[in-house]
Amino acid sequence: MIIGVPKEIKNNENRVALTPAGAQELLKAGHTVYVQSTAGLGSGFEDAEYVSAGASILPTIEEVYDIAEMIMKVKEPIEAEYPLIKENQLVFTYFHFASYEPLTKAMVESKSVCLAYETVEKADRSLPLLVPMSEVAGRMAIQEGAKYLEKPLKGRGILLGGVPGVRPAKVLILGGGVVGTNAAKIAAGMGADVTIMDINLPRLRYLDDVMPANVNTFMSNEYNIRELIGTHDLIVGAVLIPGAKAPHLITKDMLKDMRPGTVLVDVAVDQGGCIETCKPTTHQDPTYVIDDVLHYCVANMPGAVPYTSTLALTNATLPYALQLANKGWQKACKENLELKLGLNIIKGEIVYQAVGEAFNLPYTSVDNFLN
Ligand SMILES: NC(=O)C1=CN([C@@H]2O[C@H](COP(=O)(O)OP(=O)(O)OC[C@H]3O[C@@H](n4cnc5c(N)ncnc54)[C@H](O)[C@@H]3O)[C@@H](O)[C@H]2O)C=CC1
Ligand SMILES: CC(=O)C(=O)O
Ligand SMILES: [Mg+2]
Repeated sequence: MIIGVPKEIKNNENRVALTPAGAQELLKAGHTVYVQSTAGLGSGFEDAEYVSAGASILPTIEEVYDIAEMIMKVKEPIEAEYPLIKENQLVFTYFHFASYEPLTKAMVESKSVCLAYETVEKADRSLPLLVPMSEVAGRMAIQEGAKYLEKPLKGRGILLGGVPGVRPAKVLILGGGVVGTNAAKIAAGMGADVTIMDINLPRLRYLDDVMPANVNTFMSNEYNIRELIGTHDLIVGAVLIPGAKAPHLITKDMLKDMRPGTVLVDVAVDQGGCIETCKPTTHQDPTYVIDDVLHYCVANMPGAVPYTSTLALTNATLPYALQLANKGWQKACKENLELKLGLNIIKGEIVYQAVGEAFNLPYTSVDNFLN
Protein backbone atom coordinates (compact mmCIF):
# COMPACT_ATOMS: atom_id res chain seq x y z
CA MET A 1 0.00 0.00 0.00
CA ILE A 2 1.10 3.58 -0.57
CA ILE A 3 1.09 5.49 2.72
CA GLY A 4 1.29 9.27 2.94
CA VAL A 5 2.26 11.30 5.99
CA PRO A 6 1.46 15.01 5.62
CA LYS A 7 2.83 17.74 7.87
CA GLU A 8 0.26 18.84 10.46
CA ILE A 9 -1.00 22.36 9.84
CA LYS A 10 -3.26 22.98 12.84
CA ASN A 11 -2.03 25.80 15.10
CA ASN A 12 1.07 24.74 17.04
CA GLU A 13 0.58 21.10 16.16
CA ASN A 14 4.10 19.71 16.21
CA ARG A 15 3.32 16.01 16.26
CA VAL A 16 3.73 13.74 13.24
CA ALA A 17 1.80 10.51 12.58
CA LEU A 18 4.80 8.30 11.86
CA THR A 19 8.36 8.16 13.22
CA PRO A 20 11.29 7.00 11.07
CA ALA A 21 11.15 3.73 13.05
CA GLY A 22 7.48 3.33 12.14
CA ALA A 23 8.21 4.10 8.49
CA GLN A 24 10.87 1.37 8.52
CA GLU A 25 8.38 -1.21 9.86
CA LEU A 26 5.88 -0.35 7.10
CA LEU A 27 8.62 -0.53 4.47
CA LYS A 28 9.80 -3.90 5.81
CA ALA A 29 6.25 -5.17 5.34
CA GLY A 30 6.49 -4.23 1.64
CA HIS A 31 4.71 -0.88 1.64
CA THR A 32 5.74 2.49 0.23
CA VAL A 33 5.93 5.51 2.51
CA TYR A 34 5.88 9.16 1.42
CA VAL A 35 6.50 11.83 4.04
CA GLN A 36 5.99 15.53 3.46
CA SER A 37 9.23 17.47 3.82
CA THR A 38 9.78 18.74 7.42
CA ALA A 39 6.71 16.85 8.72
CA GLY A 40 8.79 15.31 11.52
CA LEU A 41 10.87 18.34 12.39
CA GLY A 42 8.62 19.56 15.22
CA SER A 43 9.07 16.17 16.89
CA GLY A 44 12.82 16.08 16.34
CA PHE A 45 12.93 13.95 13.16
CA GLU A 46 14.83 15.31 10.13
CA ASP A 47 13.82 14.37 6.57
CA ALA A 48 17.16 12.53 6.28
CA GLU A 49 16.13 10.09 9.04
CA TYR A 50 13.02 9.09 7.07
CA VAL A 51 15.13 8.69 3.94
CA SER A 52 17.60 6.45 5.82
CA ALA A 53 14.65 4.37 6.97
CA GLY A 54 13.67 3.93 3.30
CA ALA A 55 10.86 6.47 2.98
CA SER A 56 10.61 9.11 0.25
CA ILE A 57 10.19 12.81 0.89
CA LEU A 58 7.69 14.91 -1.07
CA PRO A 59 7.94 18.70 -1.02
CA THR A 60 4.24 19.59 -0.80
CA ILE A 61 1.12 18.48 1.03
CA GLU A 62 -0.74 18.23 -2.30
CA GLU A 63 1.70 15.62 -3.59
CA VAL A 64 1.32 13.52 -0.44
CA TYR A 65 -2.50 13.48 -0.65
CA ASP A 66 -2.34 12.90 -4.37
CA ILE A 67 -0.26 9.74 -4.23
CA ALA A 68 -1.39 8.05 -1.00
CA GLU A 69 -3.91 5.24 -0.60
CA MET A 70 -3.75 5.69 3.18
CA ILE A 71 -3.14 9.04 4.83
CA MET A 72 -1.75 8.83 8.37
CA LYS A 73 -2.31 12.03 10.33
CA VAL A 74 -2.55 13.22 13.90
CA LYS A 75 -5.25 15.89 14.06
CA GLU A 76 -8.58 16.11 12.30
CA PRO A 77 -8.33 17.71 8.85
CA ILE A 78 -8.89 21.46 8.94
CA GLU A 79 -10.68 23.42 6.18
CA ALA A 80 -7.56 23.83 4.03
CA GLU A 81 -7.16 20.04 3.94
CA TYR A 82 -10.75 19.15 3.00
CA PRO A 83 -10.26 19.53 -0.78
CA LEU A 84 -7.09 17.40 -0.69
CA ILE A 85 -8.87 14.25 0.50
CA LYS A 86 -9.86 11.94 -2.33
CA GLU A 87 -12.65 9.48 -2.99
CA ASN A 88 -11.82 6.00 -1.57
CA GLN A 89 -8.73 7.31 0.23
CA LEU A 90 -8.31 5.84 3.71
CA VAL A 91 -7.71 8.57 6.31
CA PHE A 92 -6.42 7.28 9.65
CA THR A 93 -6.31 10.08 12.25
CA TYR A 94 -8.19 11.74 15.12
CA PHE A 95 -11.46 13.19 13.80
CA HIS A 96 -13.69 14.00 16.84
CA PHE A 97 -16.59 14.31 14.36
CA ALA A 98 -19.36 14.83 16.94
CA SER A 99 -17.90 18.18 17.96
CA TYR A 100 -17.80 19.73 14.47
CA GLU A 101 -20.51 19.42 11.84
CA PRO A 102 -18.63 21.12 8.95
CA LEU A 103 -15.86 18.49 9.17
CA THR A 104 -18.43 15.70 9.24
CA LYS A 105 -20.19 17.07 6.16
CA ALA A 106 -16.91 17.67 4.33
CA MET A 107 -15.77 14.10 4.93
CA VAL A 108 -19.16 12.75 3.80
CA GLU A 109 -18.76 14.77 0.61
CA SER A 110 -15.18 13.59 0.08
CA LYS A 111 -16.37 9.94 -0.18
CA SER A 112 -13.20 8.91 1.63
CA VAL A 113 -12.94 6.23 4.32
CA CYS A 114 -12.52 7.88 7.73
CA LEU A 115 -11.10 5.66 10.46
CA ALA A 116 -10.96 7.64 13.69
CA TYR A 117 -8.25 6.93 16.26
CA GLU A 118 -10.55 7.98 19.10
CA THR A 119 -13.23 5.35 18.48
CA VAL A 120 -10.99 2.31 17.92
CA GLU A 121 -12.15 0.27 20.89
CA LYS A 122 -11.05 -2.92 22.62
CA ALA A 123 -13.41 -5.53 24.05
CA ASP A 124 -12.87 -4.12 27.56
CA ARG A 125 -14.19 -0.74 26.24
CA SER A 126 -10.75 0.89 26.45
CA LEU A 127 -9.68 3.18 23.58
CA PRO A 128 -6.11 2.14 22.70
CA LEU A 129 -5.41 5.03 20.31
CA LEU A 130 -6.82 7.69 22.63
CA VAL A 131 -5.13 6.42 25.81
CA PRO A 132 -1.59 7.67 25.12
CA MET A 133 -2.74 11.21 24.28
CA SER A 134 -5.12 11.21 27.24
CA GLU A 135 -2.19 10.29 29.46
CA VAL A 136 -0.29 13.29 28.09
CA ALA A 137 -3.26 15.69 28.27
CA GLY A 138 -4.24 14.57 31.78
CA ARG A 139 -0.76 15.26 33.09
CA MET A 140 -0.55 18.54 31.19
CA ALA A 141 -3.94 19.67 32.52
CA ILE A 142 -2.41 20.10 35.96
CA GLN A 143 0.83 21.63 34.67
CA GLU A 144 -1.21 24.21 32.71
CA GLY A 145 -3.79 24.64 35.47
CA ALA A 146 -1.11 25.31 38.08
CA LYS A 147 0.45 27.90 35.78
CA TYR A 148 -2.81 29.72 35.07
CA LEU A 149 -3.69 29.82 38.79
CA GLU A 150 -0.87 32.36 39.07
CA LYS A 151 -2.14 35.90 39.56
CA PRO A 152 -0.30 37.52 36.61
CA LEU A 153 -1.96 34.94 34.35
CA LYS A 154 -5.43 35.89 35.75
CA GLY A 155 -5.76 32.99 38.21
CA ARG A 156 -6.65 33.15 41.90
CA GLY A 157 -3.00 33.37 42.87
CA ILE A 158 -2.84 30.11 44.79
CA LEU A 159 0.05 27.64 44.82
CA LEU A 160 -1.17 24.14 44.02
CA GLY A 161 0.72 22.40 46.82
CA GLY A 162 0.45 25.16 49.43
CA VAL A 163 3.35 25.50 51.92
CA PRO A 164 3.76 24.43 55.55
CA GLY A 165 1.10 26.26 57.54
CA VAL A 166 -0.98 27.18 54.44
CA ARG A 167 -3.53 24.87 52.87
CA PRO A 168 -2.98 23.59 49.31
CA ALA A 169 -5.27 24.36 46.36
CA LYS A 170 -8.36 22.26 45.72
CA VAL A 171 -8.56 20.44 42.39
CA LEU A 172 -11.83 18.99 41.08
CA ILE A 173 -11.64 16.46 38.24
CA LEU A 174 -14.81 15.61 36.30
CA GLY A 175 -14.37 12.11 34.84
CA GLY A 176 -12.08 9.47 36.31
CA GLY A 177 -10.93 7.81 33.07
CA VAL A 178 -7.46 8.10 31.57
CA VAL A 179 -7.28 11.93 31.52
CA GLY A 180 -8.80 12.17 35.00
CA THR A 181 -6.55 9.54 36.54
CA ASN A 182 -3.39 11.07 35.10
CA ALA A 183 -4.46 14.55 36.19
CA ALA A 184 -5.18 13.27 39.70
CA LYS A 185 -1.80 11.56 39.94
CA ILE A 186 0.10 14.75 39.07
CA ALA A 187 -2.09 17.03 41.19
CA ALA A 188 -1.75 14.68 44.16
CA GLY A 189 2.00 14.48 43.65
CA MET A 190 2.18 18.28 43.79
CA GLY A 191 0.36 18.19 47.11
CA ALA A 192 -3.07 19.49 46.07
CA ASP A 193 -6.33 18.44 47.70
CA VAL A 194 -7.96 16.43 44.88
CA THR A 195 -11.50 15.18 44.23
CA ILE A 196 -12.39 12.95 41.27
CA MET A 197 -16.03 12.63 40.17
CA ASP A 198 -17.41 9.92 37.90
CA ILE A 199 -20.75 8.22 37.27
CA ASN A 200 -19.10 4.79 37.22
CA LEU A 201 -19.10 3.46 40.78
CA PRO A 202 -16.72 0.52 40.16
CA ARG A 203 -14.29 3.04 38.66
CA LEU A 204 -14.56 5.24 41.77
CA ARG A 205 -13.90 2.16 43.93
CA TYR A 206 -10.79 1.38 41.90
CA LEU A 207 -9.54 4.97 42.12
CA ASP A 208 -10.18 5.01 45.85
CA ASP A 209 -7.97 1.91 46.12
CA VAL A 210 -5.02 3.09 44.06
CA MET A 211 -4.87 6.84 44.68
CA PRO A 212 -2.92 8.49 47.50
CA ALA A 213 -4.67 9.85 50.59
CA ASN A 214 -5.01 13.39 49.23
CA VAL A 215 -7.39 12.13 46.48
CA ASN A 216 -11.07 11.63 47.27
CA THR A 217 -13.81 10.28 45.04
CA PHE A 218 -17.36 11.61 44.71
CA MET A 219 -20.35 10.49 42.62
CA SER A 220 -20.94 12.75 39.63
CA ASN A 221 -24.36 14.40 39.45
CA GLU A 222 -25.55 17.99 39.15
CA TYR A 223 -26.26 18.33 42.86
CA ASN A 224 -22.78 17.22 43.89
CA ILE A 225 -21.05 19.28 41.19
CA ARG A 226 -22.90 22.42 42.35
CA GLU A 227 -21.83 21.67 45.91
CA LEU A 228 -18.12 21.62 45.05
CA ILE A 229 -17.50 24.22 42.36
CA GLY A 230 -17.59 27.19 44.73
CA THR A 231 -14.72 25.86 46.84
CA HIS A 232 -12.37 24.47 44.17
CA ASP A 233 -9.55 26.42 42.55
CA LEU A 234 -8.82 24.26 39.50
CA ILE A 235 -11.52 22.25 37.70
CA VAL A 236 -10.53 19.74 35.00
CA GLY A 237 -13.12 18.52 32.46
CA ALA A 238 -12.27 14.90 31.55
CA VAL A 239 -15.53 13.11 30.71
CA LEU A 240 -16.11 11.06 27.60
CA ILE A 241 -18.97 9.20 25.98
CA PRO A 242 -17.07 7.57 23.09
CA GLY A 243 -17.76 9.18 19.71
CA ALA A 244 -20.49 11.44 21.14
CA LYS A 245 -20.70 15.10 22.06
CA ALA A 246 -19.65 15.60 25.70
CA PRO A 247 -22.46 16.33 28.19
CA HIS A 248 -22.41 19.84 29.75
CA LEU A 249 -21.76 19.13 33.42
CA ILE A 250 -20.92 22.76 34.19
CA THR A 251 -23.46 25.16 32.76
CA LYS A 252 -23.01 28.89 32.21
CA ASP A 253 -25.10 29.79 35.25
CA MET A 254 -22.71 27.84 37.50
CA LEU A 255 -19.83 30.23 36.79
CA LYS A 256 -21.32 32.79 39.16
CA ASP A 257 -20.99 30.25 41.99
CA MET A 258 -17.22 30.01 41.43
CA ARG A 259 -14.66 32.30 43.01
CA PRO A 260 -12.93 34.89 40.80
CA GLY A 261 -9.75 33.42 39.35
CA THR A 262 -10.98 29.84 39.37
CA VAL A 263 -9.30 27.99 36.48
CA LEU A 264 -11.24 25.61 34.22
CA VAL A 265 -9.22 23.25 32.00
CA ASP A 266 -11.69 21.47 29.70
CA VAL A 267 -9.68 18.65 28.19
CA ALA A 268 -12.90 17.22 26.74
CA VAL A 269 -13.08 20.23 24.39
CA ASP A 270 -12.24 18.00 21.42
CA GLN A 271 -15.61 16.28 21.89
CA GLY A 272 -17.39 19.62 22.35
CA GLY A 273 -16.40 20.19 25.99
CA CYS A 274 -18.14 19.32 29.28
CA ILE A 275 -18.24 22.97 30.32
CA GLU A 276 -20.96 24.90 28.48
CA THR A 277 -18.86 28.05 28.13
CA CYS A 278 -15.91 26.15 26.64
CA LYS A 279 -14.93 26.90 23.06
CA PRO A 280 -11.81 25.51 21.37
CA THR A 281 -8.65 27.57 21.78
CA THR A 282 -5.09 27.17 20.48
CA HIS A 283 -1.66 26.99 22.11
CA GLN A 284 -1.06 30.46 20.69
CA ASP A 285 -4.01 31.95 22.56
CA PRO A 286 -5.07 29.25 25.03
CA THR A 287 -7.28 31.07 27.54
CA TYR A 288 -10.15 33.51 27.92
CA VAL A 289 -12.14 34.81 30.87
CA ILE A 290 -15.90 34.69 31.38
CA ASP A 291 -17.47 35.97 34.62
CA ASP A 292 -13.98 36.18 36.21
CA VAL A 293 -13.41 32.47 35.57
CA LEU A 294 -10.39 31.54 33.44
CA HIS A 295 -11.04 28.99 30.68
CA TYR A 296 -8.26 26.88 29.08
CA CYS A 297 -9.70 24.83 26.20
CA VAL A 298 -6.87 23.77 23.87
CA ALA A 299 -8.09 20.96 21.63
CA ASN A 300 -4.61 19.58 20.87
CA MET A 301 -2.84 19.81 24.20
CA PRO A 302 -0.31 17.02 23.40
CA GLY A 303 0.80 19.01 20.34
CA ALA A 304 2.81 21.23 22.69
CA VAL A 305 5.00 18.36 23.90
CA PRO A 306 5.67 16.57 20.60
CA TYR A 307 8.89 14.89 21.75
CA THR A 308 6.78 12.87 24.18
CA SER A 309 3.51 12.74 22.29
CA THR A 310 4.67 11.63 18.85
CA LEU A 311 6.46 8.61 20.31
CA ALA A 312 3.55 7.76 22.61
CA LEU A 313 1.01 8.05 19.79
CA THR A 314 2.95 6.11 17.19
CA ASN A 315 3.74 3.31 19.67
CA ALA A 316 -0.03 2.77 19.77
CA THR A 317 -1.04 3.42 16.14
CA LEU A 318 1.66 1.47 14.29
CA PRO A 319 0.30 -2.06 14.90
CA TYR A 320 -3.09 -0.95 13.58
CA ALA A 321 -1.55 0.90 10.62
CA LEU A 322 0.31 -2.29 9.70
CA GLN A 323 -2.92 -4.29 9.72
CA LEU A 324 -4.64 -1.70 7.52
CA ALA A 325 -1.72 -1.60 5.10
CA ASN A 326 -1.22 -5.38 4.96
CA LYS A 327 -4.85 -6.33 4.48
CA GLY A 328 -6.61 -3.23 3.17
CA TRP A 329 -9.20 -1.51 5.38
CA GLN A 330 -12.10 -3.84 4.58
CA LYS A 331 -10.36 -7.12 5.44
CA ALA A 332 -8.53 -5.56 8.40
CA CYS A 333 -11.78 -4.19 9.86
CA LYS A 334 -13.66 -7.42 9.19
CA GLU A 335 -11.02 -9.40 11.07
CA ASN A 336 -10.42 -6.95 13.91
CA LEU A 337 -13.46 -5.58 15.73
CA GLU A 338 -11.27 -2.95 17.43
CA LEU A 339 -10.47 -1.37 14.07
CA LYS A 340 -14.02 -1.83 12.78
CA LEU A 341 -15.27 0.40 15.61
CA GLY A 342 -12.94 3.12 14.34
CA LEU A 343 -14.86 3.43 11.07
CA ASN A 344 -16.92 6.65 11.24
CA ILE A 345 -17.62 7.64 7.62
CA ILE A 346 -17.31 5.42 4.54
CA LYS A 347 -17.69 6.65 0.97
CA GLY A 348 -20.27 9.31 1.77
CA GLU A 349 -22.16 7.46 4.54
CA ILE A 350 -21.91 7.97 8.30
CA VAL A 351 -21.45 4.55 9.92
CA TYR A 352 -20.94 5.59 13.57
CA GLN A 353 -24.27 6.05 15.35
CA ALA A 354 -23.17 8.73 17.85
CA VAL A 355 -21.85 10.89 14.99
CA GLY A 356 -25.12 10.69 13.03
CA GLU A 357 -27.11 11.41 16.17
CA ALA A 358 -24.95 14.43 17.09
CA PHE A 359 -26.18 16.26 13.97
CA ASN A 360 -29.46 14.49 13.19
CA LEU A 361 -27.86 13.09 10.07
CA PRO A 362 -28.69 9.66 8.64
CA TYR A 363 -26.34 6.81 9.48
CA THR A 364 -26.07 3.28 8.25
CA SER A 365 -24.59 0.02 9.55
CA VAL A 366 -20.88 -0.39 8.99
CA ASP A 367 -21.59 -4.02 8.06
CA ASN A 368 -23.05 -2.82 4.75
CA PHE A 369 -19.48 -2.05 3.71
CA LEU A 370 -17.72 -5.11 5.09
CA ASN A 371 -19.42 -8.00 3.28
N1 LIG B 1 -7.77 18.43 24.54
C1 LIG B 1 -6.87 17.50 24.23
O1 LIG B 1 -5.80 17.80 23.75
C2 LIG B 1 -7.16 16.07 24.48
C3 LIG B 1 -8.44 15.70 24.78
N2 LIG B 1 -8.72 14.42 25.12
C4 LIG B 1 -10.13 14.17 25.45
O2 LIG B 1 -10.32 14.00 26.84
C5 LIG B 1 -11.58 13.36 27.04
C6 LIG B 1 -11.44 12.26 28.09
O3 LIG B 1 -10.69 11.18 27.55
P1 LIG B 1 -10.33 9.86 28.38
O4 LIG B 1 -9.99 10.20 29.77
O5 LIG B 1 -9.36 9.12 27.55
O6 LIG B 1 -11.71 9.08 28.37
P2 LIG B 1 -12.09 7.82 29.27
O7 LIG B 1 -13.14 7.08 28.52
O8 LIG B 1 -10.88 7.10 29.74
O9 LIG B 1 -12.74 8.50 30.57
C7 LIG B 1 -13.93 9.20 30.54
C8 LIG B 1 -14.59 9.08 31.89
O10 LIG B 1 -15.72 9.96 31.91
C9 LIG B 1 -16.68 9.35 32.74
N3 LIG B 1 -17.96 10.00 32.59
C10 LIG B 1 -18.89 9.87 31.60
N4 LIG B 1 -19.95 10.65 31.87
C11 LIG B 1 -19.67 11.29 33.05
C12 LIG B 1 -20.37 12.21 33.87
N5 LIG B 1 -21.59 12.63 33.53
N6 LIG B 1 -19.78 12.65 35.00
C13 LIG B 1 -18.54 12.23 35.35
N7 LIG B 1 -17.84 11.34 34.64
C14 LIG B 1 -18.41 10.88 33.50
C15 LIG B 1 -16.64 7.88 32.29
O11 LIG B 1 -17.26 7.04 33.24
C16 LIG B 1 -15.14 7.66 32.18
O12 LIG B 1 -14.58 7.15 33.37
C17 LIG B 1 -11.99 12.87 25.65
O13 LIG B 1 -12.94 13.77 25.09
C18 LIG B 1 -10.71 12.91 24.88
O14 LIG B 1 -10.90 12.99 23.48
C19 LIG B 1 -7.77 13.45 25.15
C20 LIG B 1 -6.47 13.76 24.81
C21 LIG B 1 -6.08 15.08 24.39
C1 LIG C 1 -6.83 13.22 21.38
C2 LIG C 1 -6.56 14.50 20.76
O1 LIG C 1 -7.47 15.18 20.39
C3 LIG C 1 -5.22 14.97 20.62
O2 LIG C 1 -4.28 14.25 20.97
O3 LIG C 1 -5.05 16.09 20.14
MG1 LIG D 1 -7.84 17.04 20.76
